[in-house]
Amino acid sequence: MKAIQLHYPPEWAHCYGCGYLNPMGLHLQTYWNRERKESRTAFTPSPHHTAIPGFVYGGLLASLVDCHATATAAAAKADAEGLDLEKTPLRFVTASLKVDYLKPTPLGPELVLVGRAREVKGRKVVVEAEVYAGEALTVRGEAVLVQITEGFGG
Ligand SMILES: CCCCCCCCCC(=O)SCCNC(=O)CCNC(=O)[C@H](O)C(C)(C)COP(=O)(O)OP(=O)(O)OC[C@H]1O[C@@H](n2cnc3c(N)ncnc32)[C@H](O)[C@@H]1OP(=O)(O)O
Repeated sequence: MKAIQLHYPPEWAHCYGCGYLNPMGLHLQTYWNRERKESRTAFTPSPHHTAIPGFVYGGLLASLVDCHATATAAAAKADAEGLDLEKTPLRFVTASLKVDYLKPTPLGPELVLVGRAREVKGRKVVVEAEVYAGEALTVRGEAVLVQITEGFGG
């Protein structure tokens, strides 16, 4: 299965969190499960992602939620409308991002993010995401993603 971010054409692939063309980026790769209507990604923070020794920096966790939500929005919208992202890449940007840090996230283990679309309406998708360190749910996020059809920031 191909990661959702790998469907982005090159001009959209420079994002710090998930762009495959950003050499300094996190290169997050999100996968969509059509049966479960759920997205997943995994990321293992490095020692320089420290907040307090032994624990992951919250800004990194927000970045993971952000880019996982963006890709989840594209997949959920494509799924809802029967589109093939290979032929019709969809471009979503973050309008709003809320992150709840439920407990400290240990630095070391691989983190798994799970995403679901709570609402797909017009150009807007609302995504809920959870971050797990092993069995522990440490972060819950919610993002509003808006599809842009032309240039960004114009
Ligand atoms: C680029 C593709 C490759 C992947 C890149 C991954 C990116 C990773 C995530 C990012 O870091 S993106 C960078 C950070 N985000 C930005 O800089 C976005 C800056 N904001 C904008 O450009 C505009 O505000 C935006 C495109 C998000 C919305 O402006 P529009 O004029 O297109 O939206 P509009 O006002 O028509 O609203 C569309 C819907 O979104 C809703 N909406 C807009 N802004 C909202 C907001 N802030 N909070 C909640 N909902 C919001 C709005 O209510 C409405 O919902 P309804 O249809 O239900 O009425």
